[in-house]
Amino acid sequence: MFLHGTSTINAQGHLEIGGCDTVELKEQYGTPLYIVDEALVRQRSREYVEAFKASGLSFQVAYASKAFCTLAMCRLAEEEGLSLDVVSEGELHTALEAGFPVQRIHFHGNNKTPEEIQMAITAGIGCFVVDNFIEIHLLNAIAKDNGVKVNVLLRVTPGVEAHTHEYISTGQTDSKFGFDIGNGSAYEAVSLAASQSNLNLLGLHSHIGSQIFEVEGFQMAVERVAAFAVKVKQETDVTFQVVNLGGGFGIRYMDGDTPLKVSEYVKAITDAVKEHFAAAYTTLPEIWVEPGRSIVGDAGTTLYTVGTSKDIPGVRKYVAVDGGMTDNPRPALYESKYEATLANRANDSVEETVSIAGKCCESGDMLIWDVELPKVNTGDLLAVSCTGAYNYAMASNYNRIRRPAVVFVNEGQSDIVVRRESLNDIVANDLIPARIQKQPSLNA
Ligand SMILES: Cc1ncc(COP(=O)(O)O)c(C=O)c1O
Ligand SMILES: N[C@@H](CCCC[NH3+])C(=O)O
Repeated sequence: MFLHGTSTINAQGHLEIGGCDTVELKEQYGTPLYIVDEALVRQRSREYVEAFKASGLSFQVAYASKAFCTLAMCRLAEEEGLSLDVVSEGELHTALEAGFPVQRIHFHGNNKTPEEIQMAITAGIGCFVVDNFIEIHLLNAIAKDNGVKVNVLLRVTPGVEAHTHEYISTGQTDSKFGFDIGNGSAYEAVSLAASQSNLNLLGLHSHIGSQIFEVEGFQMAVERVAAFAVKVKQETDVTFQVVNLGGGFGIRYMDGDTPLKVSEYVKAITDAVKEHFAAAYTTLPEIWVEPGRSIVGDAGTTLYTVGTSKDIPGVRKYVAVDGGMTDNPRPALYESKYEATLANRANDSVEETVSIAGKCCESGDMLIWDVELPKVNTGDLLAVSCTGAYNYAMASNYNRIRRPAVVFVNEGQSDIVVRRESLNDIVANDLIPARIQKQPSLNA
């Protein structure tokens, strides 16, 4: 198993993360357990900030909180000097509760409700990333009612197809997001937004997809956004102070994944900005990015306890753990692949190939097909790596399974940042209408 960040194997042959023995973490917190390597999250955040500083351009690195949004994570992002991208009242509320500086929060989404817009305006949000024509009118009207002018970026689709799973690819023309540059709707959106009394059109936004390993897609997006910005400037005199190039920077989940260094993605983007804006923009726009997965993805590990197994001779052996698609729906949704190791016997040699099943009543509830492990026994601890992004964030209560706890580990210390849901939490919002209150059974 590839050891990410501070992960090591200690003298007892146990997987250790952030100086904490995972066997002890299981004893203390139970399983399933999301473990976050705090030092690695900080390291990734700093890689972005340092790379942008080296470019000499003005910048904001907005952590895409959709990847993993909790109070502690928002605080950590603030400490590292990041901005924050939120896409719902829930993410905004989390950020505000964490005391995140509201001027550095950017509000995304293709269907922001009037209530969400009002909430963000009341809070004094830094910027809205506007997605469609209805939103331009709605936002302007609500801003006017509030007697304020709000900063906006317009989300444009540059017509770049990122080489990634189609469900997480967003920069192409046929997308639910944004104004298309190619068919003229982005141009129309700029004219409309620039003429609104209560919108301050700061710039453009483009996000081409997620888990991208090459720089070409980003370079092409910059080129197209720049060509569009230059045309707009020449024809309408509207200039853009900010260009946001979204997130999507890939990480290593498996052998064979070939992400670039953060600095390489950032250099490619900032060089492309310098190249393509220079002719028409004497002052280059400020560059914003929105990494999510690449800040938290490889810092996360999920720890499970092995329960039952089923060996089908000549077919395969299923090994079931005490979690599954409820804490990690990505294999079921995107056929995502993960690596795993036995955390309590991390030095033992490989003896069998097994498939890791979850405990949901669903055949598709598989975490890993065909992983090589030492002989797996009931009670072993299985650690699945790279689960920091879009795992806790996308977890569900299917089968009324409780969401696991999240623990931050760093330099031998572990701290719960999200407690495990209780059985009471499971029924906390349930109500029984009076007409079906307990009565003698109809069949009695
Ligand atoms: C608009 C926007 N920004 C940022 C992100 C974060 O992407 P990633 O986690 O791949 O960096 C996404 C998700 O793909 C997104 O839709
Ligand atoms: N949730 C997706 C990424 C989509 C990000 C949002 N645009 C994943 O797990 O890979």
